[in-house]
Amino acid sequence: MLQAENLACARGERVIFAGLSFAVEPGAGVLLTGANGAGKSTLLRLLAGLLAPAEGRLLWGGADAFADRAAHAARLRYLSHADALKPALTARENLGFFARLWGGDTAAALESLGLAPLAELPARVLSSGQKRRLALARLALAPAPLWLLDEPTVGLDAASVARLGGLLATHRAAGGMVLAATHLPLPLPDARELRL
Ligand SMILES: Nc1ncnc2c1ncn2[C@@H]1O[C@H](COP(=O)(O)OP(=O)(O)OP(=O)(O)O)[C@@H](O)[C@H]1O
Repeated sequence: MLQAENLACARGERVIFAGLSFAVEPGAGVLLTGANGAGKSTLLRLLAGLLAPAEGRLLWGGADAFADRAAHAARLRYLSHADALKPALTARENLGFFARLWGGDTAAALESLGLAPLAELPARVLSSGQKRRLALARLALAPAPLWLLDEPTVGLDAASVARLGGLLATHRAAGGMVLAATHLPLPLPDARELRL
């Protein structure tokens, strides 16, 4: 169980949000919504341990999630707006880098997002939607309980959204949690909305 207690976050001199408390149970989906600038990406970065809260606590299984930063990093997958691809490496090599970090089957992960035919192309020649699919294919490598996804479906065609929906469903069925910031429809049935 992930629990946020009274979280506040400031960027520069400005408080972006404060007094934010919520809990996410195993298998749950949470949609982070709100206007541009409301703090959705900021909250995901905070949950990923990339920004420190100005106030409040994040608990994992009842204990301070940040007490052991390496353990927290190991339990999550964070996909930001940026696809974080090396342009000169092929799709297979880009994904292989993460497979060496986390484990998992690169070929199966490529296949899960329909990328097998593009596996040997350098990432720089992929279209924006194909790059997004390659970033998302990381989710299909080794399991991690907490998925933090920032606008995961931007640029995706309908078939790729459906493939992502399959990954999300499998992850949640195994007890995984999903928090996703989005302005677009996302195949996350029975998700709770957290409006910032
Ligand atoms: N590095 C930074 N320094 C100062 N302010 C920042 C910084 N990064 C973001 N902000 C501000 O924090 C606020 C929240 O930004 P954030 O990206 O979290 O919004 P968002 O809800 O994800 O927006 P969008 O829907 O446009 O993606 C914005 O007002 C933004 O200008």
